[in-house]
Amino acid sequence: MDHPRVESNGLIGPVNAALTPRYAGLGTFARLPRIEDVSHADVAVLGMPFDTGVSYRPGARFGATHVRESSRLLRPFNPAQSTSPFASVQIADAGDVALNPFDIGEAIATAQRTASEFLAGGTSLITIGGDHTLALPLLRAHAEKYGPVALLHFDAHLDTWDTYFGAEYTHGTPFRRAFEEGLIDTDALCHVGTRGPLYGTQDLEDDARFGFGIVTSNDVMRLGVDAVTRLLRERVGDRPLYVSLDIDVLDPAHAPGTGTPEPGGMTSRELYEILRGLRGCHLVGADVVEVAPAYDHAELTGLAAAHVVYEFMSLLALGTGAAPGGPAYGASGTVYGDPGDRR
Ligand SMILES: N=C(N)NCCCC(=O)O
Ligand SMILES: [Zn+2]
Ligand SMILES: [Zn+2]
Repeated sequence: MDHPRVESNGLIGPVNAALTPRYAGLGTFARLPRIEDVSHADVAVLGMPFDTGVSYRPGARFGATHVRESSRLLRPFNPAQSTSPFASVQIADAGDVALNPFDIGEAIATAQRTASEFLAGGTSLITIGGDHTLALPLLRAHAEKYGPVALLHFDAHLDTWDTYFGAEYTHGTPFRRAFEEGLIDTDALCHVGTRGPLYGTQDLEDDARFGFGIVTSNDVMRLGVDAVTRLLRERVGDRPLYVSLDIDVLDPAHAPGTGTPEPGGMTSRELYEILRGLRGCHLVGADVVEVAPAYDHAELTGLAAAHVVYEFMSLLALGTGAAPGGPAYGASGTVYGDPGDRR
């Protein structure tokens, strides 16, 4: 069956929703072309089904497929950023990486090698996990290309713990390993959305020693998203920036489908506005991890994650300078008013 696509400037866009119903056809992310169908992708969405590193509920191995299925309703124009990401740069779905579920070391090596190949070919990555173990090989690949990167880590958890059952490579430990390996710029690190009980005060002492700042979910509530965005922008400056986003950063009311849920999190509205406020930062790559569809309801978590990916796409498209201007939703009350000093 023929599925007509939205095309512009020689770029191949998503299947045209006015001609082929959104619920029909094979489910690439946002119904974008497969990477095999384009000569070059500036940005690729890459699935990494893998959850051998989890410490509690399993199931994130099904996350990438779920987020793709939840992305069918996305539309081409993002009015919050006044950009049409699919018409600005070539974005494609690169499918899933085959990661060995029985050998974490091999899976990490495969994830790193695959990511490095895309980056070497000039394709930026937005990765859909999979559990948070994957942040380590992804940071290795980005540091190989850009040097130690600034890191904004959206998560309920610190993920700078040392070991579980003596295991070094788990979803609770990627950022300690990244620090030890010199993959991250210790002047430009911040957790965002942190909350919930810890094992002890040593967790915070270690984390501070690695150079992380912490913006808790309560800070987001008290300071507000614009102030938080300003803090984050100051912290990362114009350094190459990697964003790692664990969907459990959202309150379980907004994203129940995850393996280690923590009550008291931020809303999806707050999260998207903070991400949009990173416009102008030098984003080089991003991941969305820990979507575990077995615990989801009504696609809440899949939808929340699909929109995170869409905001990452918008940021990467804007980062190229290729994005056309135009009207945008205003920051403070008016519909097409002054976008405010954030933009
Ligand atoms: N969801 C991630 N990435 N990590 C959670 C680890 C929490 C724990 O087992 O104590
Ligand atoms: Zn987490
Ligand atoms: Zn995490």
